[in-house]
This record gives sequence, C-alpha cells and structure tokens, in this order.
Amino acid sequence: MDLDLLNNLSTGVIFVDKNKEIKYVNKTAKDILNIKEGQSCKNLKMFDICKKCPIDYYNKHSTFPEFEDFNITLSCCSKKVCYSFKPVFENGEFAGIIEEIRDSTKVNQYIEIIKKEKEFSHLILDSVIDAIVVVDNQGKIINYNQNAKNLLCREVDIKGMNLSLLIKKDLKELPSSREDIIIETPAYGKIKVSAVFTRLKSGEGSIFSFYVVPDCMLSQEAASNKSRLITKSSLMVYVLDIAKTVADTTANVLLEGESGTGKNVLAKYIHNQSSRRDKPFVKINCAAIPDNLLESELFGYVKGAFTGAVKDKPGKVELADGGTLFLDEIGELPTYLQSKLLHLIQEKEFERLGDTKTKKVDVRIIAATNKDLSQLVKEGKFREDLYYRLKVISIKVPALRERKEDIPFLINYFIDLYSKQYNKHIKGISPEAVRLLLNYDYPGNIRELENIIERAVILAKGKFIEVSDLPDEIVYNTKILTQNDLDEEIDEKQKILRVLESVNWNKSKAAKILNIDRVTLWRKLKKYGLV
Ligand SMILES: Nc1ncnc2c1ncn2[C@@H]1O[C@H](COP(=O)(O)OP(=O)(O)OP(=O)(O)O)[C@@H](O)[C@H]1O
Repeated sequence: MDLDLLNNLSTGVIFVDKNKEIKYVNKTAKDILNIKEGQSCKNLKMFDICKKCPIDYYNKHSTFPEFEDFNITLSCCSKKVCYSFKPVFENGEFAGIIEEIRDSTKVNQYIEIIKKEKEFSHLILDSVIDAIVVVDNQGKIINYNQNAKNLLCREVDIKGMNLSLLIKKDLKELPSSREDIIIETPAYGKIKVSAVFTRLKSGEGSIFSFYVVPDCMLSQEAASNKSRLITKSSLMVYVLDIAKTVADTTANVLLEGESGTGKNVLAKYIHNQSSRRDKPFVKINCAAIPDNLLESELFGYVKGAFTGAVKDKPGKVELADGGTLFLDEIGELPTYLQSKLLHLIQEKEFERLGDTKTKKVDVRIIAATNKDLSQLVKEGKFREDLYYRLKVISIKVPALRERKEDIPFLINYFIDLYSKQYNKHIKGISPEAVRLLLNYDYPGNIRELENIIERAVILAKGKFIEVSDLPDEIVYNTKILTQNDLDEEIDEKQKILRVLESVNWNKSKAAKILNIDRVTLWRKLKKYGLV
C-alpha cells in the first residue's frame, strides 16, 4: 500500500481490525481524531455511531448496520463528519473495517445558510401583497407565493401548470409595466388585476406579479349579494365551510375573533343556513346592556316582578323559541347570569323574573367574543362548565390582515353600498388608493375598512375615490425608514429589503437612505439574489 498517497488524501482513513485495534490511521484522520496506531478503539467512542459499532454488529448479526444519516457527530468535539466504512475480508474471513471520514462542518454550514435563505425568501414572498408567480420560458410555473395560490387555484399546488391556461391570457399580452388587466382564474372567474410581467435578468423565465383591483362589474355582483358576507379568501371559505356543516345541527357555537371581523355576520349566516332560518334570529349584546337590566332582557318578567313591571314581558330567550339566540360579547355576562344560562342550556327551560312557573324553550345558542374566554375561565371570571357548553363547536374568525385578498372585494361592496346610501355615483377607486388600502393592517378589521370607505364615498368629489379621500393613518402608514431605525438591524440583506419595501423598490431612494451609491446597492442586490 502506498502510505504516502494515503497521507496526502483530504479524507481521513482508518483501518480497525476485528478485535477493534487501530491498525492504520492516515494523517488527515490523525489530525481530526487525534488517535494513533496500536490503540484500541474499544473505549474511545470516537463517533456517535459507536453505539452501533459495525464490528460489534457484525459479530452479533453476521451482517453490517445501515446508517441512514452519514452525517456523524464526533464524540470528542461536536464536529460533524461524513462517515462511511467498508468491511475487509481476508481469505473469506472478516478481518476488520476501513473507515473513511471527511470534515463536513463547512458543508453543513452551507446547507444551513441555503436553508435559511430559502426560508427567508419564502417569508418575503408570502408577506408581500402582490400575488407572485415565476414562470420558465415555456410559461410553466416554477415558483409562486401564497397570494398567487389563493387567487389562482386556492388549495391546489400550481407548480408545473401553464400560467397562460390558468389566467386565460396569452403571456405575450401581459404588460411589461404595471397596468390594469382582466384575467380569468379557476378560483374567482373574471377579475381585474393590476399586473406586471417582468423578464428575469438571467433570461431564464419571467415574474408575473399582480393584485386584485376593484371593478364596477364586480361591484354590482357584490351588491346583489344580500347576505352581506363578502369573502373570497380561502381562509374564510374554509371557515364558512365549517359554519355550513354545523349550521343544521343543534350544537352550540362559539365564535371567537377580534372586534369587527364579522362575528355578527357569521352568526346570521349560520342561522340562515340552518333549518331554523324561518324562525327568529334574536340577538343580545351582553356588554351593551347594564347588568341590572340584562336578566330581564334575557329571561323576561311577569307583572309586579319589580317596580315598573306593569305587565308581563317575554325576554329574548322566549322570543328566540324555535330559532337562534345570539349572545354577543358573552365574556361580559355577569356570573349570576352565567348560572342561569347554563341551566337554560342543560334543561332547556327557564323562569321569567318574578315567575314561579318554568317555561320550556327550544333555542340554538350562538355566542361570540373578542376576549380570550379560556383566560377568563382561568381568572375565575367565567364558569368553566358554561364555557365548555358554549364551545361545543368553536370557530375562529380570522382578522382582516390574515385575509388581505378580501380587501378589494370588500372595497367594491362598500363603495356600492354607500354610493347608493348617499346617492353618489362613485364608479370605483384609484389604483394608488387601493395600494394604500391593501398595505394597511386594520386593527379595527372589516368595520374599520367599512368606515374608511363610507367616509371616502362622502368625501369623493369625482367618480373615483382618490388617495386624498382616505384618512391620514392610511396615507402615512408606509413609513419611510431612517438610518436610526436601521441601527438595530443586523442582517444587511434584511435591512436592504426593508428599505426597498418602504420606498416601493425605488432604488435611488433606497440607496440614499442606506447611504450608499446606486452601483453599490446594485452589487449588493445581486449578491443577495434580489435582482
Ligand atoms: N364578510 C363581510 N362582508 C361584508 N361586510 C362585512 C363582512 N364581515 C363584516 N362585515 C361588516 O363589518 C362590520 C363589523 O362586522 P360584525 O359586527 O359582524 O363584526 P364583529 O366581529 O361581530 O364585531 P364586534 O366583536 O365588535 O361585535 C359590520 O358592518 C358588518 O356588516
């Protein structure tokens, strides 16, 4: 054997005989493992796989173990090595094993970097408002973000599909600078989008980037929808699916979600989808009525029950008989009424205030809350037994910022609604105004968007809502970052991206804020794969 040749290898080579004595170690292995010939490896436990030592394994099973992961950790330090071994037979008898190791620390570091980069670019792709589709030169989709999936096919993986067929448009007709166009998608049919189709610098494909803009045609469609539950988001469609499924059962439903997300609308939807639809839907807001009146509002009273009770009066529970009782802001229900409600749910009976007779009712209860009821239970403010009775089915209504694709459709709907109400002839909204509305986070959810559009309809002077008709917090929402804001940023790529997003990818502005010239910015963009 040419030992010099083995010593010059960048791979570590070790020969261990069947008695586990180290017979040969080349220079690389010595450097990595700090071992020498003549040593026994019995107690060395050099690798984490020594627990499954190939020699011991062979002696026991007459075969060799298979290692799924060749990325083996060294026990002496936490370094990773690529490990493999080959058994050696002499005259048909097992003589030992030749082990090969290669330092894989660098490779692992690269793998980690690539993984992070991939995760990062997915994060960016999914956090932008635009739907983004990357196609190869044949128009086949090679990458896309969540918004694109939602707008094109909802749940279906669109990788490998032909973009042209998906949007019913020849890719040659797509605009190279942003323009409003009509596309037709399997998820939504005809939609108007603000789109741009850009060739990749490498020449190996193009990016189709688009977002939905309101359109008068769609507006009419929305207006004809009497239910006032406008949604196109896959998340909400999923919620509605659950709502529809449970509608026809008698199970109580708990709707949880931030204020203004549409819990009232959803409660009505469930009622309308149920066989109780022709019976009353009675709502009571537990937070809006003073505690001392809430009991009589809910359960009614008989004449003389208290001063002022001059005649019998049924409560909401009785009025809802056969139908649905919607208890909004249930978290505000006082403890003594929680017990009465529990009794109603369990026994399907109640007494009016001041009455000795018990009445039977058949009501389906839907409760809603924007508070964390489980937390109230922990704090002893809400009865645990009632909590579980109410949340037989619990539905979480997503916030508007979690279903931004609904925004254009809601804008349409509200423009139409309030144009009619205020007798104005608003035809639509400018693309810049839509962009700003899409960029906003809506802490007040749909109610806030509704108020913004109502106000804009009132203020609009022409046929279109303009940026000047929107409130300041929307217009100045996209904050331009300053150097100070950036001091805490560690990652340069992230820093550059944040700045670019804040100035709508205007590279001159970004370079100025970053205090570098345009060429340097360009080089950095290339370095980080941002162009
Ligand atoms: N999907 C929707 N389509 C059209 N309008 C909606 C939709 N969801 C909510 N709205 C409107 O937004 C406003 C707020 O909705 P709603 O009152 O149902 O919210 P909520 O979650 O019950 O609020 P709160 O917790 O404050 O009671 C209402 O005017 C409602 O008509």
